[in-house]
Amino acid sequence: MSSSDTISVDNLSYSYTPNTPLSLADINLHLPPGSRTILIGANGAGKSTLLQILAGKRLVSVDGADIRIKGRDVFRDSPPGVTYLGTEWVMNPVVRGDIVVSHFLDSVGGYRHKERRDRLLDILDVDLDWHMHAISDGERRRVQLCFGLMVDWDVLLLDEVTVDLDVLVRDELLQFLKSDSETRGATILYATHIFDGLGHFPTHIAHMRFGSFVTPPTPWPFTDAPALVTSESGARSTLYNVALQWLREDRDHRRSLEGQGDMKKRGARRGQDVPTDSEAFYRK
Ligand SMILES: Nc1ncnc2c1ncn2[C@@H]1O[C@H](COP(=O)(O)OP(=O)(O)OP(=O)(O)O)[C@@H](O)[C@H]1O
Repeated sequence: MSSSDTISVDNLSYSYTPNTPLSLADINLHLPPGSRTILIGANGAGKSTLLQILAGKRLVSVDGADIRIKGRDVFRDSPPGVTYLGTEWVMNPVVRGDIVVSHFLDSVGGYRHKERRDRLLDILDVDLDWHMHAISDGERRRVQLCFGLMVDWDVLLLDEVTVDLDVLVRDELLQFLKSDSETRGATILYATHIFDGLGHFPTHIAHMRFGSFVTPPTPWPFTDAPALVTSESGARSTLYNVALQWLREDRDHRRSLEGQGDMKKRGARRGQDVPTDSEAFYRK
């Protein structure tokens, strides 16, 4: 670990309830300032859990775990400048009420960040006259992003909040986030299942499986892993191809465990019967 890491996690293991399998198992993560890391992993790999813990939303009481952002303990000394945006926000009844977008943004201090707010309104194509109860899920998501991003952040934790944006808005938003991170040295950790058009965004990519890193954050594009630099067709790998390959390996690994009668991972999840965030999102 380097003291200059913006995000620093050591020895983090976590389960939602006592005596249930670990949702995160011995996570160690060190991300430098200005890095933009994409978290890749199958449903249930632990991406949301990790992001929520970093955002201070889930208290970790495990001895020996050290979870810091900008050198500050995320639970005991919560660091300023951390923005977390997750999928659950749009489900909140408050943001589905009959409130006009301009009032909503002002009520959370939008007038103090007018320049960034107006830039985001333009990128996200948000109409200040919309009523929050009478807009689509994608439009509500655009309001959420404007609300969350208009305050300057040093660390941005994004949990699949671009899933329901149209391609144009998503593309412009990613360009904005990339240039914002380059200009201000801000750090982004982003869990997503959509890799199209994302290849130029990350500085690092990482692969999670069963609550652990199979590939820790690694500089992207790859330069020293021939198996991943070229795809089967001989073409240079895209982020999409790498994600496909990793997810195939995850599925093969899981099936092989099942074949050996080791149902620990899947069986335990079924026993808990708790949907992951994306399962809940798509069931909505
Ligand atoms: N509230 C909860 N209570 C108990 N277990 C949970 C809860 N939320 C998630 N889990 C379990 O923790 C594990 C990791 O889930 P998590 O939501 O972090 O995965 P994920 O990688 O974000 O998945 P997805 O891509 O589907 O969003 C899964 O086995 C899941 O069933």
